[in-house]
Amino acid sequence: MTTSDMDSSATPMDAAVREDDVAFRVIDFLFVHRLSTTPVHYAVVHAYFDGKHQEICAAIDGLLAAGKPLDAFFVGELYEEYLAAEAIRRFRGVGSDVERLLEGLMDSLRTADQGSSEYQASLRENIGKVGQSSDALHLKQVAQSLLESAIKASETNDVLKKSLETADQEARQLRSELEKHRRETMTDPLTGLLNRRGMEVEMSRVLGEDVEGKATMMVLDIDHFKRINDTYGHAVGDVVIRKVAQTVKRLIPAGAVPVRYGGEEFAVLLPRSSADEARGIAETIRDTVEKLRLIRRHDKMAISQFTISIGIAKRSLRDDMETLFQRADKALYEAKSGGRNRVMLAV
Ligand SMILES: Nc1nc2c(ncn2[C@@H]2O[C@H](COP(=O)(O)OP(=O)(O)OP(=O)(O)O)[C@@H](O)[C@H]2O)c(=O)[nH]1
Repeated sequence: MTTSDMDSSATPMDAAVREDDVAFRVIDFLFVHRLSTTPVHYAVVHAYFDGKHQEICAAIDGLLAAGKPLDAFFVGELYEEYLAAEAIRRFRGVGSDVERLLEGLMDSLRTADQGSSEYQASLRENIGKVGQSSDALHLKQVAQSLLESAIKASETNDVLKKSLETADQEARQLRSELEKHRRETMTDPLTGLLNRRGMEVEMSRVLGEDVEGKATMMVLDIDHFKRINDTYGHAVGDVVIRKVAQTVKRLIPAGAVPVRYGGEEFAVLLPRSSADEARGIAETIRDTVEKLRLIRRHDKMAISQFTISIGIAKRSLRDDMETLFQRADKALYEAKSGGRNRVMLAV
């Protein structure tokens, strides 16, 4: 893959033709590598062909040169690592919006403070004059001056009140935007579960609160998933991943943390489940997945039954997220080597 540089004398028409050409190559590439045409896959492969992201080109070239398959998860990781930077730039934009908001607010406060000092000075001066005078005309002028100062102070207050209301509205909007970005960077777009980054954040948080060591980790993997992809195509593979994710989400207790941390690999942290309860939940998930029946929409072809294997580890207080995960993953490996479609508990 070489970077095709833009010709500075190219016309808009040339650019459009070139863009079409890249689009065709992207679609072709996705097809050859059996990747579904999701926005994330498209964005990464587009970046590969337009050559503007050297790191993406190098990573994909390196993988292909090593003869390894380019799978959806690898592409997703590239997206996270290089293109999600766009989201970070948006974050920075939100940061400067906050600065602008605060600056505006400080200006309004300074103006209000100045107005209030002027009002106090005028009050003091005029009250002094009232004490010194018994002339009705003079007293009327003093009253007039006091009234004007009061009106001015009240107008300044109105401006400040409006600024505060606007700032409050903008702050709410910024907060919800920040929350949206935060959720996006921690969510797997295919299943809506947490991604690997979300796993780090959420599982560490839950384990931090688990001072008595009551948590249990479950690691799940779809059996012979490559066969599903090879037989029915990646789009069906994606549907299978989504169905498993939905089943897991539906059958775990409230407070559990489900994650898609790899292509067809999931983990669930159960904060308060004993090993026996976790085994019961795992068996229900395994059994439900085994009974799922999917029909391919366009040709009504029945997708053959698929299964999952599950490894479980009960947390000991020595375990951090990594060691707990490793023990559950080892139990998963035993479930796989023991014949798949089963649940194994780590000793
Ligand atoms: N459709 C689809 N496939 C994916 C995705 N991510 C990874 N894969 C594929 O998942 C497959 C994983 O296969 P393997 O790791 O060999 O495991 P397996 O076939 O499930 O076999 P066992 O785990 O040993 O039962 C590979 O073919 C990947 O290309 C994805 O997001 N969508």
